[in-house]
Amino acid sequence: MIKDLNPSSEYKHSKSFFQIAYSTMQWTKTPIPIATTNQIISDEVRLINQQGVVRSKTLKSVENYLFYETKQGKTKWIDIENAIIEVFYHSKFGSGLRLIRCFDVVEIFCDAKSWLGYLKRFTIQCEFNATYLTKKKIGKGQFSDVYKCINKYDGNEYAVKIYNKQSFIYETDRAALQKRTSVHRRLQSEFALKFYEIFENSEQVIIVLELINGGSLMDYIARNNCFHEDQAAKIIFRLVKTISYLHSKNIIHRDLKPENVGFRILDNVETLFLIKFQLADFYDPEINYDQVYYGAHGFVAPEILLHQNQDFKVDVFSIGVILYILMTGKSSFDDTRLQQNGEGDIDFSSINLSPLGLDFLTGTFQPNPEERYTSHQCLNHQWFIQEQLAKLQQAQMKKPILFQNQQIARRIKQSKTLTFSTSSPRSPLSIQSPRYPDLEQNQKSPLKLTQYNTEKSIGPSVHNKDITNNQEVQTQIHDNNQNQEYNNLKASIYSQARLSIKKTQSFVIKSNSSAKQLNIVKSKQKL
Ligand SMILES: Nc1ncnc2c1ncn2[C@@H]1O[C@H](COP(=O)(O)OP(=O)(O)OP(=O)(O)O)[C@@H](O)[C@H]1O
Repeated sequence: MIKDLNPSSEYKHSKSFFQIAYSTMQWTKTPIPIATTNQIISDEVRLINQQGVVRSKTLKSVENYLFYETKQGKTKWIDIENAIIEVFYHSKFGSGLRLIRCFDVVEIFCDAKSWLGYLKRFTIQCEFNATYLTKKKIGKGQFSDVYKCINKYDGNEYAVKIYNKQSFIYETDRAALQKRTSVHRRLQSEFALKFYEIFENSEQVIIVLELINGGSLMDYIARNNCFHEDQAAKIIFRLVKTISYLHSKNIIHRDLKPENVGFRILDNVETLFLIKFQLADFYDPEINYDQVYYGAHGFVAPEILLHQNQDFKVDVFSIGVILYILMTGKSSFDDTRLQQNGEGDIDFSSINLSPLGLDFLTGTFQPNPEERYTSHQCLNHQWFIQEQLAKLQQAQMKKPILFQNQQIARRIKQSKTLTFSTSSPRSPLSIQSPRYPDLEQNQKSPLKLTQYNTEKSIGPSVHNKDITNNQEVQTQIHDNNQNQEYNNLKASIYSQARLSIKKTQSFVIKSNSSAKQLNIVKSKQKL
């Protein structure tokens, strides 16, 4: 059903479905268009220049940018978003990654498996069948057929959306898919459906996503109909957190409604997350959005219907609509009151909320966006005092274990650059991160920085002898469930190290956005 391509032959001098126009991918010295202080991946690699000369470089990556410093101290970078990517092997230089965009090809000899694991979110691969087995159909979208699939290497289930290129008749539809992909691949958090990778062949575009197992908020509302105020506050608090996360990434959702919100675990409010980003966009204050008409009537903010300028606060209004539904079992602008949506005229008579709850609701429902709460104000609203206290208590309980040593805590806060670890991104920690086939057995790269031996030495199945052999253990956590994963890993390392270490050891637990260091001190008596 799904045809794979041979990228180096079939994609040379052509462009991916995700590229609207032909564009170049050449190393440039102009200022790099992204802050390079956070979330950097860094590794020693070899690059080939246009004359075919191989040079050693410290290659770094932030999101879709690869960059390195020249001998003159200048930064050279390329944008690899939507480039075709393939792993190849060179008899002299070992494993490498080839990036192809139109007429440009960039080859990098590196720890290909690790780099591919990081770059796959931003690039396009061609061999879906090598990694996944497609199972039963689970849905049909406007443009896509949705299947369950299994990753052959980690055995986990994923959802795969298959788009037939032919069904995109209008350029605007293709641009819309490109935009939402661009937004979604940048969201790496517990608050958003996980976006794993994209494949493309001559007929199809294939997007691998997290499988939604817990249904949608719409199903949840339908099952419960009406909610108590404390239940509603829990749901809304989590929703506010998801939207605050989006806004912190400079993204507006613009289509917040119960069917676009899901649960990782059925009915578990703590696992609520955003599952669709059809109308989401990067917010640009320079743009006047008054002609942009988006969203579902009955959920959108009045300024959208009135063709006035809009910003992040359109999402806050939609949170108000969802709260109204939770408390009354009906929309604030149902069929009989749809007209009132434009005026933001709410009927509060059937709402039964405490004064704080009512204050929150009226603050989100302000027709004038200037007077409406921001998502940040929502997050800090007194109505959520219970939820905020609960989080604070959890954090305090964890604190003594997390940071016994204040110096370590300071160092961890300062640490920003992430280097590739000896363990691959498909470490046992990233159980939801699809695995990749190992490179051919005989492809032993002389350039491989390290062996993958520490991958086994972390996680629940850690062996004592592995830990004693390593002064420093590093891994990567692909999603932003960092604290949870960090705690699990830390507990595992602690329990193993207590039995085995001979002297003080340092462990670095890394994620996409932070690195946390954990020192385990072997006391003279016992740990
Ligand atoms: N990640 C997923 N996990 C489980 N089921 C999914 C997932 N994504 C989609 N589905 C199923 O497929 C159906 C259609 O998908 P979706 O609603 O995203 O399509 P759409 O909004 O019309 O978008 P598209 O333009 O991508 O086709 C959904 O109603 C749902 O049943």
